[in-house]
Amino acid sequence: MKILTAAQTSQADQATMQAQGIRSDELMERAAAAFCEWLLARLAADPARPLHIFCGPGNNGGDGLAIARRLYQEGFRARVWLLPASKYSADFQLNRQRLPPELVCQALNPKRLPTLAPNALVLDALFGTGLSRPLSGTAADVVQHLNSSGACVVAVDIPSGLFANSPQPPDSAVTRARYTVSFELPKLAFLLPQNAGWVGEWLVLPIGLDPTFIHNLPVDNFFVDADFLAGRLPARSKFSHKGTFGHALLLAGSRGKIGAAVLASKACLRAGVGLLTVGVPAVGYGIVQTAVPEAMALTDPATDFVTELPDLKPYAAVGIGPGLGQEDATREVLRQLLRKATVPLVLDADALNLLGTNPDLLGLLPPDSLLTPHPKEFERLVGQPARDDYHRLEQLRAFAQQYRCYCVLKGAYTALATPDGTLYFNSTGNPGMATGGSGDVLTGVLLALRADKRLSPLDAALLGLYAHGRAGDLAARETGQAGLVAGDLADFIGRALQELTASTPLL
Ligand SMILES: NC(=O)C1=CN([C@@H]2O[C@H](COP(=O)(O)OP(=O)(O)OC[C@H]3O[C@@H](n4cnc5c(N)ncnc54)[C@H](OP(=O)(O)O)[C@@H]3O)[C@@H](O)[C@H]2O)[C@@H](O)CC1
Ligand SMILES: Nc1ncnc2c1ncn2[C@@H]1O[C@H](COP(=O)(O)OP(=O)(O)O)[C@@H](O)[C@H]1O
Ligand SMILES: [K+]
Repeated sequence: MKILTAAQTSQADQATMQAQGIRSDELMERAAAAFCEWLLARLAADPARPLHIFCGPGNNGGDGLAIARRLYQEGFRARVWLLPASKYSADFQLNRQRLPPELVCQALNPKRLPTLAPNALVLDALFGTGLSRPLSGTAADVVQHLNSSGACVVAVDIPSGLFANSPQPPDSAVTRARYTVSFELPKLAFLLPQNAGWVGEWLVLPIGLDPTFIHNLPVDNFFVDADFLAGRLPARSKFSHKGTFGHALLLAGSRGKIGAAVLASKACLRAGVGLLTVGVPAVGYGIVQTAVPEAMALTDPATDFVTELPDLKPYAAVGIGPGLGQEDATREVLRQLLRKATVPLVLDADALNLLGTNPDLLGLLPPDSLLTPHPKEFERLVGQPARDDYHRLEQLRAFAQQYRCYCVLKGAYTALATPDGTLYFNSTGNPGMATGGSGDVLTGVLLALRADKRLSPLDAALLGLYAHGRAGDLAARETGQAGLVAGDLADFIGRALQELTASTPLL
């Protein structure tokens, strides 16, 4: 799915009206209908629950009024509150007139804001994507009132006061929604940790925006779901052999961290690599050979950390970093690897920390390398803390463009930046994956997919990120989130990839 800016959303609305020959109030009606269908399923459980709808002066308020009318038709008597304003949008006014006269509809008085019972359901239709400045005055007071009421707030389209694609000034008033119900496509704001307290759980409902316009619209950001990946992972051909899927080399592990090498190796094999060789210090030889008998092991002459770069000739891709340590000799191995490699590289963990502390190494990064930092590792890489989550994304975009690489930023919605500066946000995964070793598993998966010559660097990265999160979701069904350990992820990678694999046509 594409992620549109607020301005692009309004263009998509206009294009849809033109292409489909509908008026703006008809499009609004679709949004209201979709919202009500979603809400009614929840209201049915408790029809007596007090229901309040807060409407602003624009089309977000218009949505609120259309929702109030539709809920009334379904037998629900909401109390409708209107924010006083100097002007109201045409569709607000139209839907105001369409309200049945029996429906209680009152102007908000900032001195006497309505009492909201803690069990009340509140629909926040104050401001949507037309927000042009932070909230102040009565609008801000109303939002603070909703936030302190303890009522369950459902935001229509976006929490009021939240910008769709740029940061909030500190201390600005924004509705704290339990749910945010948006239309057609997600907004960038929904994907950032700094907005989680406002957005709550979010979902998008289709309202039939013009697919041709959206298809042709250039965007900087994508949200990657299963549909987005459909057809990108080819099925294995009948006569494929292990050479088809590549021979990968993983350089990982140091004393006390051989487990990282084991986890990445298992994941790499489960992600379908043809052959895997693992380069570990001597202390890890027996462990790898025992824990991952499918992998071949190369022993470094040093006992505790990697000091030598193996001959790279046999390999289709090289991964380096999990549990590696940051010894001087290991740094030199990384330097040689960056100089000599002619095949795809996947760099993680200590390989990234070494890049961060030795910026001269960054200049050696071969184009199309894949880097997988978490936010702290990323900060070390760029050498500058981010002002906020939006700034961090701009740093990520700029980094990938500068070094012509694919750079991941791990998190709840892991982002992937490409050399052309596009961002792709992954949709799978859960907080159960916030456990040691999850990142090592990701490295193994990505290494396998980069070794598979059938896949482009972009598809390998997107498929790997999605499958890793999906494996976490499948595993958590069995173990619960708290009980999830990184090794479980490796066990479910095969199933996650199978779900993504294109079925071969019958004819
Ligand atoms: N066909 C469609 O387009 C569809 C749209 N849909 C719905 O429309 C929503 C977008 O509607 P919208 O563009 O009218 O903007 P909205 O957010 O309601 O507010 C704009 C008004 O607020 C005012 N205002 C802004 N900031 C302010 C502030 N800080 N403090 C005070 N006032 C402020 C602003 O005034 P101005 O900036 O001009 O001074 C203007 O009067 C979208 O989120 C979705 O819910 C759906 O129905 C699907 C079809
Ligand atoms: N709340 C979350 N939701 C989804 N995925 C998560 C969440 N927390 C962590 N993850 C995923 O788990 C992995 C953690 O990686 P990392 O921080 O490198 O762990 P480690 O260093 O322990 O291996 C990343 O892929 C990240 O996206
Ligand atoms: K809203």
